[in-house]
Amino acid sequence: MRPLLSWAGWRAVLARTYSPGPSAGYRGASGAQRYVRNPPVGTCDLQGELDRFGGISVRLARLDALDRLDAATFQKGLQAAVQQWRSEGRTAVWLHIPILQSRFIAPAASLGFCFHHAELDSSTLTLWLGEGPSRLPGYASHQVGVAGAVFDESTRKILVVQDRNKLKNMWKFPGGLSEPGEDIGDTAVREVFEETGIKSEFRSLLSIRQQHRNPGAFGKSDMYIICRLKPYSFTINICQHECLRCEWMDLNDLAKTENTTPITSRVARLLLYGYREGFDKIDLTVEELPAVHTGLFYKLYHKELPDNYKTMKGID
Ligand SMILES: NC(=O)C1=CN([C@@H]2O[C@H](COP(=O)(O)OP(=O)(O)OC[C@H]3O[C@@H](n4cnc5c(N)ncnc54)[C@H](O)[C@@H]3O)[C@@H](O)[C@H]2O)C=CC1
Ligand SMILES: [Mg+2]
Repeated sequence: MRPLLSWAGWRAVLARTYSPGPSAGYRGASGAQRYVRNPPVGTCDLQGELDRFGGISVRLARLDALDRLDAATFQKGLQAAVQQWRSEGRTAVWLHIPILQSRFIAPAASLGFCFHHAELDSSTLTLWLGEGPSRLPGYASHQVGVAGAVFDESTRKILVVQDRNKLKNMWKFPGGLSEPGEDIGDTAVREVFEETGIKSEFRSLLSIRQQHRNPGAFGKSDMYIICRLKPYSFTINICQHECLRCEWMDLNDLAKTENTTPITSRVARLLLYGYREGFDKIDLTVEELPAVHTGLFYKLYHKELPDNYKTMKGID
């Protein structure tokens, strides 16, 4: 086993590893992402990146010899670094800690750092250095669940399931949690297929429910979105893990039954209205637009907008 480095040794390692070349270091306000200049050895050696809000981001995974640094030595170095950043007028510190280096969490917390969020293999702590209360944005506030109301217009049948593992069995639409980076419509199509074996395609977004302090969302808020889907296969192949029953039900029956959840009942009635009066009355359709950030796109959902209004051609 390699010996732990002393504070002096650790300082030397960092100085060797991160000493900026002639062009490195703080580059002034025009630089997109800037490294903060290493201060003279002996004052502070934790190097971070400056963000556009004046905060410093320190990624411990980028530091060599981290496995040989003990918690007390780290605390001393971090305390000196924070003092330095405060004197330079930095607004905040973001400290990214790999899960295997979690022994550095307690020393950071003792200096006032708090958890911002954790992912699978790392946690991020923050310390506000600016004036007044922290203006740092919080982490994700909602989980997103998506259900598919798979409606066959030719037979007026709608696909419904009853969950296994529920105290009370009620009819509902198949659905589940959205995965990171997944489009809403893709979640609905995927979940419907996984739970019922039915293949379908996205048509529109029908409703959004927001519920706070949801027990199934680890105390966070829950956003539950219901999409209208069009089926293109009809043979049910139920997921035994999650579903107890699944069937094609007449839409009128679902709209009238008491054996369903309030949200399912309301959306069944909405669908019935759309089926009779035209889906344009209830649909929020989707369009992909370019984001301001180069190369990125997003999905925008809204009621149908005539082309001349989209282009404003011939509109006063
Ligand atoms: N009003 C309604 O009709 C209902 C709406 N929802 C909404 O649907 C979304 C979630 O859909 P789900 O079908 O629940 O998600 P999902 O389809 O992604 O399935 C979740 C899976 O995780 C499993 N699971 C959940 N908690 C677990 C735990 N603690 N330990 C082990 N396994 C666990 C479940 O058994 C299930 O297999 C949420 O947005 C929720 O609010 C859910 C039920 C009814
Ligand atoms: Mg589900």
